[in-house]
Amino acid sequence: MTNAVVFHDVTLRQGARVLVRHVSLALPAGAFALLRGANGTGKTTLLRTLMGLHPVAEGHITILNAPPAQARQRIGYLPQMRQLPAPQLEGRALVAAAWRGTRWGLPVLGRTGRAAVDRALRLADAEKLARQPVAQLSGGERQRLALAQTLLNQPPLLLLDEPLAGLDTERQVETATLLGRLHRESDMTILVSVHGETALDRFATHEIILEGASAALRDARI
Ligand SMILES: Nc1ncnc2c1ncn2[C@@H]1O[C@H](COP(=O)(O)OP(=O)(O)OP(=O)(O)O)[C@@H](O)[C@H]1O
Repeated sequence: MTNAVVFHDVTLRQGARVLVRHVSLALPAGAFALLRGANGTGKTTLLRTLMGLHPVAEGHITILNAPPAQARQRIGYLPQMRQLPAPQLEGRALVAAAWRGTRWGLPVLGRTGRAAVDRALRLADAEKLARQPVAQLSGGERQRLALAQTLLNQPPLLLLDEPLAGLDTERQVETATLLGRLHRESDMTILVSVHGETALDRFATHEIILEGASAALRDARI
């Protein structure tokens, strides 16, 4: 696979508003891309579209060589509103709850599942949070657990919706460094929505700029 995400003459609408008009672009597999745009330009809607949660009005999208709804199982998606459910759970149980698409209740994990949870907690730098009740964690700590959840099933593609929002500067740098390391040490394609300059900028290989119903992909290292 050479491209992780391909737009073929795509138009996206939200109600009567056109967010993106006749856009074609191809994001190479293995990229660390920033999705940039001011408030309300359609970053969240675009990420939801990639997950198959919002319809394409015209054209089509190929993601991991499949239509979005078929690729969804292979995508790690971190939505913007992250009020973690079940605050009484400990961090580890919360992460485990995402094991292989578990929908209801807590899965009983075998050795493979337990190793996967350990790995995800380690990658997200959340090992110290494993035994703490989620209700007692800060916003930044909860976010690390949410990131561990998205990493649990080793997805080839990560979609992160404004993961730096609401964090203080130090935590923003920590999160950006963590994501930069994840990208360097894996084959994952990572697409992260941001607005303005961020601590993520220095790790980006590509940028998708959303502006006035157009979306342009550019190489961020040039
Ligand atoms: N469910 C909805 N119904 C109608 N309009 C919506 C809905 N969700 C979003 N919109 C509108 O669609 C546009 C794009 O919203 P979206 O949340 O995708 O933008 P965004 O770039 O992620 O914004 P932000 O940076 O503020 O999170 C906005 O004008 C918004 O008001």
